[in-house]
Amino acid sequence: MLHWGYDEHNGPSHWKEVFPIANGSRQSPIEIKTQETKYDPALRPLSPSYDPTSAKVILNNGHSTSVEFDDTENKSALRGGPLTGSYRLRQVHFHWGSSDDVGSEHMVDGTKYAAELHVVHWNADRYSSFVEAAQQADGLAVMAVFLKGKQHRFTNFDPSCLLPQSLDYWTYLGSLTVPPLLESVIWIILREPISVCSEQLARFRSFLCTDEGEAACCLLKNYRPPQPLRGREVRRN
Ligand SMILES: Cc1cc(=S)c(O)co1
Ligand SMILES: [Zn+2]
Repeated sequence: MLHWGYDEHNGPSHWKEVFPIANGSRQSPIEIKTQETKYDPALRPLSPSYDPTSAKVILNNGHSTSVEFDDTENKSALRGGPLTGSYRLRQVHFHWGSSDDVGSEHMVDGTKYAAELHVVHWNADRYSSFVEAAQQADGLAVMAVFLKGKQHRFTNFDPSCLLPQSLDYWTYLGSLTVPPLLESVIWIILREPISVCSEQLARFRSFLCTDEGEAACCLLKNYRPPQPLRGREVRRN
């Protein structure tokens, strides 16, 4: 495949041709079967603390739309939850589908949400860069938030924070859901979704996955299907 994407010729079923770890033992996303999750009293509450001045740019990298943050100092980080130490905020991006009934990467009891927000952090206590951390088993922490399609208006939404009311979560060890699919992610999936309307989801689908000058083609979907659990445990707080 030329360059990985989400089309028939270069989508998730082809990624193993260039990234053999696609068939690894801690791949993401997964389907969460809530009845099989195990309560772990040792899990602490999540403690995100983000400084809005660390936001730098918003861009379309052809695979998603993402907001990149200045991670040269510890201004925005995630602590607590299943994590040891603090994980520094690197970027925020979304995964979505070609219609409102699909789009999330993780599934819960057979349900796909309309889209999924990923807040990506790296272990700056132990490693000196995101790229180095991304090669380590405890290098990254990605907080995932489900976006559910909503027909009617939604109220008291505080645009400055994209997190739901409850920070209750599931957690498991996995990987990036895009090539290079590195198995370096501690996944923290908030159990409560946030809401978006159909127009916002349609806006995602209008992003292009082609460069200027190329024939315009929309990034209609950018989610990887669930991968084998391979005996991994999914814990909840
Ligand atoms: C670093 C990174 C993580 C994920 S999950 C993604 O989709 C893209 O980049
Ligand atoms: Zn992602």
